[in-house]
Amino acid sequence: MKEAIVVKCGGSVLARLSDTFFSSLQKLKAEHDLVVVHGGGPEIDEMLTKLNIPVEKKNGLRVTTKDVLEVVEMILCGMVNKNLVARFEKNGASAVGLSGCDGKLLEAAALNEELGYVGDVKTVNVKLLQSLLSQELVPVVSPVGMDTSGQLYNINGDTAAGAIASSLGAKQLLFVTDVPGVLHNGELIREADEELLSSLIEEGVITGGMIPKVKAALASLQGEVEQVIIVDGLKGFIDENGAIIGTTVTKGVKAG
Ligand SMILES: Nc1ncnc2c1ncn2[C@@H]1O[C@H](COP(=O)(O)OP(=O)(O)O)[C@@H](O)[C@H]1O
Ligand SMILES: CC(=O)N[C@@H](CCC(=O)OP(=O)(O)O)C(=O)O
Repeated sequence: MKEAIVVKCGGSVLARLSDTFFSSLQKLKAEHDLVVVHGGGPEIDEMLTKLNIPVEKKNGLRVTTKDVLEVVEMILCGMVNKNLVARFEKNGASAVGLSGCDGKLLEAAALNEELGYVGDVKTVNVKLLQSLLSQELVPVVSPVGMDTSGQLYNINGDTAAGAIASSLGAKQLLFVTDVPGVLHNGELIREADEELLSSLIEEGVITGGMIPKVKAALASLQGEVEQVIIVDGLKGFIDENGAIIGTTVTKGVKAG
């Protein structure tokens, strides 16, 4: 087996992923086993609004009632997952779309009562992923998990990607979003560390959806993951020398 890389594609960019982005992924796939996890927050918001169901979030996490959970399931496991599988096929990679409920891929438990059916990942079925990877297939995972009683949970995509990367023993985790990485005064920060990122959150430079992403990045570096890179899905993210362009956080490496 090749070394695994987990790639999380954010909902902010899913509908706008460029062909050059997929070319960059194909370059990675030549040398690594790719596991893709997707979000779909904006797509869920849109459907909830159409259905007149209130959109409520606490610290970046969606308050998930029974009605909201049904919409999350429909959008993440259905539309978003299948559209992404189709984009992979169109770009020359065979992909298998599955949710965390399939084959106990993501065994989940409630995170806290306040958020309703929001889950945290307890275990990852690594063998299932490995069996797909051994057939040169790209697993495309929607972050909906299940507990042992069959109750479904809505899991934040960044959290699910971090848990999968840690369980698989992936050295690298990529967060694909709609900006080139962490920006400060419009400039891309190429190398960052925990101290820098924490102070940028405190100063209000890092806000909104970038906060859970940065936190998930730092949390995954506590485990086996050695490098997290935040990259742009609107463009290619590999330069002419084969280096990944974005904001890189490397375990044990001080920025600057
Ligand atoms: N300092 C920052 N640098 C870059 N993006 C930031 C920063 N602070 C906040 N953001 C916002 O974070 C967004 C990405 O988070 P989010 O929309 O949740 O992404 P995704 O859906 O891809 O997971 C960017 O579009 C940007 O508006
Ligand atoms: C618990 C929770 O908040 N789950 C997220 C799952 C989708 C997601 O993570 O989407 P992005 O990657 O596009 O943000 C949600 O319901 O929006």
